[in-house]
Amino acid sequence: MEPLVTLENINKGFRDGESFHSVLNQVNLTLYQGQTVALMGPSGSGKSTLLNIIGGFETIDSGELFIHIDGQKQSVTPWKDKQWSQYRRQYLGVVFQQFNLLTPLNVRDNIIFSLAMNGQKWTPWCDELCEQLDISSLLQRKVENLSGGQQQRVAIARALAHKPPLLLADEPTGNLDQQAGLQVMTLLTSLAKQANTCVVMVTHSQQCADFMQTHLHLHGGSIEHLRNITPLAYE
Ligand SMILES: Nc1ncnc2c1ncn2[C@@H]1O[C@H](COP(=O)(O)OP(=O)(O)OP(=O)(O)O)[C@@H](O)[C@H]1O
Repeated sequence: MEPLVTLENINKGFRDGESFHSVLNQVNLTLYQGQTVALMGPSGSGKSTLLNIIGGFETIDSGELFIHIDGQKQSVTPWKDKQWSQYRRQYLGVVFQQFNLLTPLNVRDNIIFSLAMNGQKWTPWCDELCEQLDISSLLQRKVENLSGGQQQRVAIARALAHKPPLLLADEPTGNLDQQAGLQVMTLLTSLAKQANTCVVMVTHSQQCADFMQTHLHLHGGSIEHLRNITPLAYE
């Protein structure tokens, strides 16, 4: 399995007035192509912070973050805005609890907009995505008129339309009822597998976590591997 992202001895904290609040303490982690990871832990343990660091949305205090590009392990330390935006465009899909869709646009244009950001056009994979997510009949509908479950399925289509190697999902089922949440998880994991996308998902739900091969628990600034089935062993 090819590595995608490596975190080595990452430390991160936040200043709060005079005091400093440490969140991540010497965190080491490698993410692999096609791996599915549930990131769990108590509220405030740093799950979103870790996700944001992997996405380059948050800086680190010390340690080193590496991205593996074409088999080369590259440190992001010298990266400027240009490299970061290139990485985000080509490498990343994101799905958040708040769907962050462009509400005045219709479903199709939301997906096209995201593809255009990545310099890509609509492909047969996009038709396949919409078909499997059961949103093909909604393509001309404005997203603001859709239900929560429908909007989350559009958000997944948008995030996977360019087949990113890495999908970051922060409580993607947090706004959905249990049935819609489980449906979204089933689709998300099935589609990620078809695209060989690594998924890192923050969740408080054990039921959602059970869809993922690897379970990580953040506690006291450290990561504990609760379940670690390698992608190959999972097949
Ligand atoms: N920009 C920021 N400035 C100051 N403190 C921050 C900032 N971002 C996060 N924190 C703090 O860092 C800690 C970890 O926050 P984070 O959002 O990563 O936790 P979490 O595990 O995702 O929590 P939850 O499960 O409640 O969403 C919290 O104490 C939070 O208050």
